[in-house]
Amino acid sequence: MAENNKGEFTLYLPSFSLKNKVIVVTGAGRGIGRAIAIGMAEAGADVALLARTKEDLEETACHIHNKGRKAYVLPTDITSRMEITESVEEVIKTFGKIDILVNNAGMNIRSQALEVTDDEWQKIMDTNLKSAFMISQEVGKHFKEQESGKIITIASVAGHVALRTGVVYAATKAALIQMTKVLALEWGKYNINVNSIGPWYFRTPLTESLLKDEEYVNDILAVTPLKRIGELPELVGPAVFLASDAGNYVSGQTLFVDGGMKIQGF
Ligand SMILES: NC(=O)C1=CN([C@@H]2O[C@H](COP(=O)(O)OP(=O)(O)OC[C@H]3O[C@@H](n4cnc5c(N)ncnc54)[C@H](O)[C@@H]3O)[C@@H](O)[C@H]2O)C=CC1
Ligand SMILES: C[C@H](O)[C@@H]1OC(=O)[C@H](O)[C@@H]1O
Repeated sequence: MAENNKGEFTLYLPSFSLKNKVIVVTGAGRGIGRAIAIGMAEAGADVALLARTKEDLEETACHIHNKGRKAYVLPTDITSRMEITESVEEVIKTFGKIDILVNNAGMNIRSQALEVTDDEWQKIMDTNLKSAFMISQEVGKHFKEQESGKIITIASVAGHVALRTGVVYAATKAALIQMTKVLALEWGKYNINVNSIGPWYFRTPLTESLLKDEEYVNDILAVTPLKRIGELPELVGPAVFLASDAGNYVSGQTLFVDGGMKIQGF
């Protein structure tokens, strides 16, 4: 925003550009993570891509290179503190900084509560929650040193309303929403913004099997005021807003991108 010598703003529209920003995206090999990584590159960012499958990451990187931006493929299991630390250090060594972290990687095992095994519990907790906290710690140290940074975590409407898609998954997403608030509180003094996005259904490999079932899709649309499944660019837009200067005074919030589903009552 431009300001004249009288303290009046001559320009009231902040930038939505991510030009020259360095962004780390987890789970960038497919689905929402790939869409956000490419969309942020379209907005001018260079992107470090973290997931387990190198081939998937290289495909995402190819899209980013075609946009004229840099992409750095870093095969990383984000449930491993060692792998996270190595990858974060590698990004800083390569790009000199990190401006934004997108905690996207996640998974679900849709078991009924009485059928959840200890292994299932641990896998979902490690992948969705512990990983996001560990990488937020590692990147947060860097943000504190540079006195700036943004964290955007992909939670879910499942963290706010009760869904039939698994109690453990829901617990991790609710925890991510609360983690967002507490980190925003603790790190605001270091000029670090911490926010979440809460998607409803989007077509990705995670939901592909569910969204092939016409009856299931009808059930989704019945509780979705906009009466349609979201398109991935409609999730990228809110993520770019939070990442850009336009979102600089937003922190501790969860932006639900859900076709109105969260407010659906009867
Ligand atoms: N697709 C949807 O309808 C919704 C998705 N979400 C959330 O959005 C995020 C992305 O979901 P989708 O793109 O649909 O899923 P997806 O299954 O298509 O992609 C998940 C990504 O996370 C990566 N990943 C999983 N475990 C990992 C690990 N241990 N280390 C590194 N990378 C790992 C996968 O390799 C993949 O690239 C997840 O957190 C999910 O819970 C939330 C609400 C709705
Ligand atoms: C909206 C949920 O997050 C959605 O439900 C599922 O079963 C998938 O795991 C998605 O994450």
